[in-house]
Amino acid sequence: MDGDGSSESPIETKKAKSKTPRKPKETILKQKSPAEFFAENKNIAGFDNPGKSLYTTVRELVENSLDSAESISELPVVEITIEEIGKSKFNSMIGLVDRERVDAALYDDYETEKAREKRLAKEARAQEMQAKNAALGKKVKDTPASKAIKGRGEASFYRVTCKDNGKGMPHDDIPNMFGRVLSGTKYGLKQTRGKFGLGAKMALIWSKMSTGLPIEITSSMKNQNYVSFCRLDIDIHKNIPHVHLHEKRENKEHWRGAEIQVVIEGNWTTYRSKILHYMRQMAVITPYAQFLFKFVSDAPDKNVSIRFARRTDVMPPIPMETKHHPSSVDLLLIKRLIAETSKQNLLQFLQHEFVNISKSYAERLIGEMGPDFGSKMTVKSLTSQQLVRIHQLLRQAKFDDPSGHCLSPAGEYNLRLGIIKELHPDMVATYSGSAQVFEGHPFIVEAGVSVGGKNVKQGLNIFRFANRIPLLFEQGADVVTRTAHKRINWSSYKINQMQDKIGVFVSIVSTKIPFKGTGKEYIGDDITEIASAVKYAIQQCCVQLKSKIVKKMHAREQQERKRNLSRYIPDASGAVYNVLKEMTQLHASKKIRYGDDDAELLSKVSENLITKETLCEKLSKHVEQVYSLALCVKVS
Ligand SMILES: Nc1ncnc2c1ncn2[C@@H]1O[C@H](COP(=O)(O)OP(=O)(O)OP(=O)(O)O)[C@@H](O)[C@H]1O
Repeated sequence: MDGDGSSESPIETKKAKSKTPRKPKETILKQKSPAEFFAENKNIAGFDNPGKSLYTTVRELVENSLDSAESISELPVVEITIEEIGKSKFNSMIGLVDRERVDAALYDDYETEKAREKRLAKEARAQEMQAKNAALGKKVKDTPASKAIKGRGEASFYRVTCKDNGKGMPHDDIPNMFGRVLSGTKYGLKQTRGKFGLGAKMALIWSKMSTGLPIEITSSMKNQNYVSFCRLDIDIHKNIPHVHLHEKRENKEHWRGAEIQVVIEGNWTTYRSKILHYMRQMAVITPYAQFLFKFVSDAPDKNVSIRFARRTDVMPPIPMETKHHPSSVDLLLIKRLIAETSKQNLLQFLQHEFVNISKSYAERLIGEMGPDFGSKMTVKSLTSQQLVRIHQLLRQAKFDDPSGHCLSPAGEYNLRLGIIKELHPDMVATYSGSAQVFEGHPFIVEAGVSVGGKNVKQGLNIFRFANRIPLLFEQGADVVTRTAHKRINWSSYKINQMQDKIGVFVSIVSTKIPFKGTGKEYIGDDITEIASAVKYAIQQCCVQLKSKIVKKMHAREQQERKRNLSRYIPDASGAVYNVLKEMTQLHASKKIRYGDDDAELLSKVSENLITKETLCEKLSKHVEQVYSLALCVKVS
């Protein structure tokens, strides 16, 4: 115990020490380049881990190729190859000499002799249990992969190459297109797969982070007698391209297109099925393209080569660039449009820089803005307050909806073809909605619902597409998944949600896809216009399917009935035979009358000139009648 309470306990000493004010660190203002930001937050662009990075790299390159070919109305031909690079090969590529492990205990996957024995004993027990269960006919679960070999393990490297027949790139633009984050040619108000000017650069940033190797671009444009070759990486801090080699080479074969090659760390084993799903779904939504997908490994049994053949030459129309809808603009955008416009006065500006504002409507809007505004006022001289007033009015005023002419949906024909080609369903129905609008952005929803098919699981199989990109991740919160699971009463369309193999395909196209997150993986459920359009499109498919299903059920019932009746015929005909005999007697006694043809048959029956068997054979063509007759006989 403390005597006078004045002595310092060790704890107090510590506390007192910790209370001594530390010299505050000087606050230093720093800036980050966009490349640095995305390198540090690569998960938001879909580069979460090596496996997902391999998937996203493939996706970004394929989508760039499709955008490029479609922009010149060329039927796309895209070849994508993933080549596995073993550790030794990778080391020799970067000039590193292979080294054997010397201090084994230094490694993350090191296991002591005791731990190894324990693990093996546990595995043996699990195997024994499995064998017992199998012998008893019980369901056998796979034994989980051994946990002993944890650790990060060896990295796997892959060379990803994507070649297309698109429009190629201007020689001088290549370094900036691939070496400057947030630069691209798809920023206009237009339906494109790419939007952010990020995808290809992220693949390069990931290659720089994981292998240190540069990206290689080969490209040639129409009528160019040379091929551009560029090898570059990116200066992350400055967000500028670092060019290793940029030259023009001979183009003897008059080739046109682009080939991008990048070496990255990846994980084929865990993302194989995702990548193949992506390719398959891309083939569904793009049946006018031809894809050749290859995975090449040192172990030939792991090799994959799949050709997704072109099934139609009908390509959706090229999406058109459009102007902004007045209800969709914000203050910043108005300022940007004013800075960029070539129009002098407010009237011309409103009339020409937006869709759905005619001259007379622009005049009415200006009148409504107040006495400070006039048609002839110079648009570039508007004050900040005046801009706010314009913005307020544009948000509140009524405008016609934007038309969907600028959009390029896959088309019902293509969607149906894609579904049939890839899934081979028993039944399919498709629907293409008309253009609608959310927050001033036009959008079109198309849907397909299939029942049955190859490689389709029981229950709901959801296939989502946005601007003709398959969406494979973060399915749960997506508007399509939620609608299909919660807002469609499948049984009312005679579809069994649990047992039938149902394919639900929904494709949404828009000048602005309201993705949640930058990963472009799912569309939120919160935009009512989109949610109800999705529900309506699926319902329309279901209505079509219901009538097909009812017809099919009816035909099946009929067939079943006939099959049962045919079994009944021999008995029934015996009864009929007796009736017929009775009828002849009734006829003879003039109690009933029948026609001459019948008379002939009946007289044969009564004279025993026709046997029961022959009658039975004749009657099998009229099973329905025999059945009803036989029923009458039984009843009477
Ligand atoms: N295969 C290709 N053929 C022609 N141009 C290409 C090709 N790949 C990339 N480009 C050009 O490089 C630019 C940058 O591509 P990047 O993938 O970085 O961004 P993006 O496609 O514009 O947008 P996002 O990040 O949303 O995919 C593209 O806008 C395009 O102009």
